[in-house]
Amino acid sequence: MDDKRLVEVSDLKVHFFTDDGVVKAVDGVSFHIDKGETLAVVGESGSGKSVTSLAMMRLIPNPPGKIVGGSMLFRGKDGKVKDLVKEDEASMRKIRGNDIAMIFQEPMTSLNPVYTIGDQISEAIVLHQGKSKKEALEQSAEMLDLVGIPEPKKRLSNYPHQMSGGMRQRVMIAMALSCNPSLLIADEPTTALDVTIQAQILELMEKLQKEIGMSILFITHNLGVVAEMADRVVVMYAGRAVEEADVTPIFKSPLHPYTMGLLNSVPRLDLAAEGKIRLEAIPGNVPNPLWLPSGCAFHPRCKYMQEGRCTTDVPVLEDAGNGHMVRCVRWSEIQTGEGVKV
Ligand SMILES: Nc1ncnc2c1ncn2[C@@H]1O[C@H](COP(=O)(O)OP(=O)(O)OP(=O)(O)O)[C@@H](O)[C@H]1O
Repeated sequence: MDDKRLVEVSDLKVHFFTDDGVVKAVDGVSFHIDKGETLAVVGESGSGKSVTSLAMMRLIPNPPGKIVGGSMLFRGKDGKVKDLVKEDEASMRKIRGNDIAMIFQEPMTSLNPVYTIGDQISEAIVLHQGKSKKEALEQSAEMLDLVGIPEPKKRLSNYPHQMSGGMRQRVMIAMALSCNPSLLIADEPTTALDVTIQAQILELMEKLQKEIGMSILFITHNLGVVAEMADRVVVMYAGRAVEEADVTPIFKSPLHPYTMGLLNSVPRLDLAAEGKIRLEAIPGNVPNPLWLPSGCAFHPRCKYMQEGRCTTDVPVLEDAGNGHMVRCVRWSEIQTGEGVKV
């Protein structure tokens, strides 16, 4: 693996074996994350974003879920590259918290209501860094200060319910960062917060990323957040990556009709001001994962769909130039407008 690379996921497959059949939640996803970089994974609900991030932490509930294929290379703090698919549970426990940390949408699901904030942050520090309780509490106060919580020493004795949603999310970030991870996985970390607090938390994450130099895997369905945070973007649909590129080409020259649809369904204030607003929801719904359409899974919702091609050929992810990857048999025709009737 390239020296600048922290993560290289290849052909990852995570399936759930349910009573109704096999749900191929992640079905051949590949991506990489360089050191210090933010990769955003976007897509509608059910596209497989969260399952991808849980797989990276090896937290897929088994049964019914299982990683059935692929590799997830990860460079540890010791410089050694490991395949997380093959690591045993004891080694994964060390990696979680030491190398990879995760924050979720709802901090209350990760914070324990019956322990103080100080107890919870310091416990992670004692466990992973082997420090004494006293040292760990001091470090916890420093972490709370770092994430912008006023009077951090006093706050150590608070319980989670004594804090606002935004404060709790800051505590989650403090806890996640207390062990100086090289990768932070953030799964919709600001969705439950109001817009002002959301902006503050994103700003905080960017600031901390610069200071600590970590990489971020950002899972979201919010394209505004992607534009703000990401260096590169993977767009997922029905368990597969359908487009991957740097953030600017994703917004300026998207190649996949699904990405175009996502972008068209976001309100843009600049266009609204010019009276050019044109909001178009993508028709239809994400397909039932047990009954994925033949060919390209997006074809029933796609305005460029062509019978006999899109309905039968499963497109491969191909390089459209400069590493801009797209999974659509018609992408170049759509670009040039050749033979395209809408
Ligand atoms: N424990 C499970 N058992 C069966 N199917 C599951 C399980 N967990 C997830 N899935 C399925 O995997 C697919 C992908 O789910 P995932 O949560 O990754 O989507 P997502 O893109 O993160 O959506 P959201 O934004 O709603 O979290 C869905 O079809 C979901 O039903």
